[in-house]
Amino acid sequence: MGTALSGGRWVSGGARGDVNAWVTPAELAEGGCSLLAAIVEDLTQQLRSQFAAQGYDVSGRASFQLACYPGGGARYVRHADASGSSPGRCITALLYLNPSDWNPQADGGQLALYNYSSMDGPQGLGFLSGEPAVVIAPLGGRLVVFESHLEHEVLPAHRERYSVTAWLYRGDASAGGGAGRSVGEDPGGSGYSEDGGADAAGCGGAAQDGVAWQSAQRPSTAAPPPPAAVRQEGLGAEEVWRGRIFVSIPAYRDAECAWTLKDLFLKADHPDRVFAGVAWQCRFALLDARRAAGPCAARAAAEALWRGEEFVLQIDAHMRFVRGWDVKCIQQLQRAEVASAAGRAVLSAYPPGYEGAGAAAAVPEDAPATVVEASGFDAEGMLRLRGSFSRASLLRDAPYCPLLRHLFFGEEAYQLARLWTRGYDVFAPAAPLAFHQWERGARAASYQGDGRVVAAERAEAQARVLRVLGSAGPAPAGGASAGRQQGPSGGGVGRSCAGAGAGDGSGADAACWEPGGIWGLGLERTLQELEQHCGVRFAERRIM
Ligand SMILES: O=C(O)CCC(=O)C(=O)O
Ligand SMILES: [Fe+2]
Repeated sequence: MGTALSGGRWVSGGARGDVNAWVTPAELAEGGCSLLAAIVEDLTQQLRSQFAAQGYDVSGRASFQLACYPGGGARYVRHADASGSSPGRCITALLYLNPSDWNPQADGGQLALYNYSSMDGPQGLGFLSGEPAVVIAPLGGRLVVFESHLEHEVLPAHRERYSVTAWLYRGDASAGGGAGRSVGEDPGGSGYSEDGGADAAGCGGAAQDGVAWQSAQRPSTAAPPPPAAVRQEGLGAEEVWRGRIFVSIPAYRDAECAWTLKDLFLKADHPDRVFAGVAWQCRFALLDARRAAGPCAARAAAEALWRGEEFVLQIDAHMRFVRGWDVKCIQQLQRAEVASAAGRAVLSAYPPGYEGAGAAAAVPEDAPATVVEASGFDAEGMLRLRGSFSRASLLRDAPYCPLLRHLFFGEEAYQLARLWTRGYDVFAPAAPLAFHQWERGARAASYQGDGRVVAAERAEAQARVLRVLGSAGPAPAGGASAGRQQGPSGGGVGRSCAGAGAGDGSGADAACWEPGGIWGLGLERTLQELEQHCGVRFAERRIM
């Protein structure tokens, strides 16, 4: 790393206790850190494309910095990266390069992120003086991304703490470097200019376009959306940064749906931050009930109504909620993320039931929290295990599969396996967050469609799920019958499959169901590890 840094310069100071150096990916590679160089380049490109798609102008240059806090209480006082002297910075992305055994309690060095500006002078009181903040431990491999105008600080680090930072600039910020290069800003003026970036990221190639588009999509900067990927550890209810929650609701001719929606907003502490997407076989997707294809297809249709909210709650159309469910969900998820190996967590449970319906629905007073466990396989080999709460990244990593037509039972185990193998840990909420109407009585029980078609499509969906879970022999007609072990070489297959809606299992779609494909298992952990974890043998259809 020393060589890589040789082109940079080192600074150190009281307000900022790190030593750091500006680098370019090329310099990193030259200095022997080619893997890091590749990661940084790839990350920059992906961030550019994702932020551009959300209407941000990130068409300017990018700059990169390596930093080491030497320990001994080194810190960086509260500041914003896009300040008077570097106003062109739009997005800050921090990748921590620390060992995996970083212990926040002993090693400190957390990033404290504020979603409001200090009222107490330039540095404010800071987190250690009791100001509420989102606090993020610098665990190795953790990526933190936020809008550069947000104030933040590095709490005292008691151990060497490494990071690489990428800043993405607005298109109008790079020209001539005239936008005020500051103390600590790139030396030499050129920084790292990613000339190909506009193309690769689909920004339209011209900063001008980017700016125009931005103002069309995001009319105001008065209330910027909260940071994209933050985690908080162990703070009180009043100190939690509260994000927006997208609630995905598939409903099939369900009279309870309106009541579910009413209760959802009534019981939220911050109903203004709750956005419901209802696929009703509103931001509404109105589906023809005669063409309804079961809950997976309806959940996929509801997910398509997502508009960038940070969190996603997936529920049924017949549910009630505890008061303050929104804040409680976020808090519990944040705790789960701290406990999760990869920092990726999903809350999921079979919620306790409520009695009655409509205005007369009665929610239990002291319902215990429920834990999901594998209970057994049914006659069709489907593992019976339900709603979830997670970061919106789940919609990208493991969206509901619209091709699994008429699949009712078995989607939970399939979904669990997809999440697990993509590094997500599933946690039961510590206290009930919602209640479910288990009594089917008044609900539409059967489809209006042709029973034989429904049965055939369900059988095909079940066969697909069983195959992904390794508990079925032959593939469904047209599916891939060989090469299951092959897997695609990268994650790209999933992305290219996402738009493939044919659902006929034709050759072109086969890779989607393979490991690494969008509908297949992920590549980060194995199904065998999940089996061990849950005490299930899918191949033998047995609970251990
Ligand atoms: O390393 C961190 O967590 C934050 C560093 C920082 O704020 C900066 O370099 O501007
Ligand atoms: Fe910073």
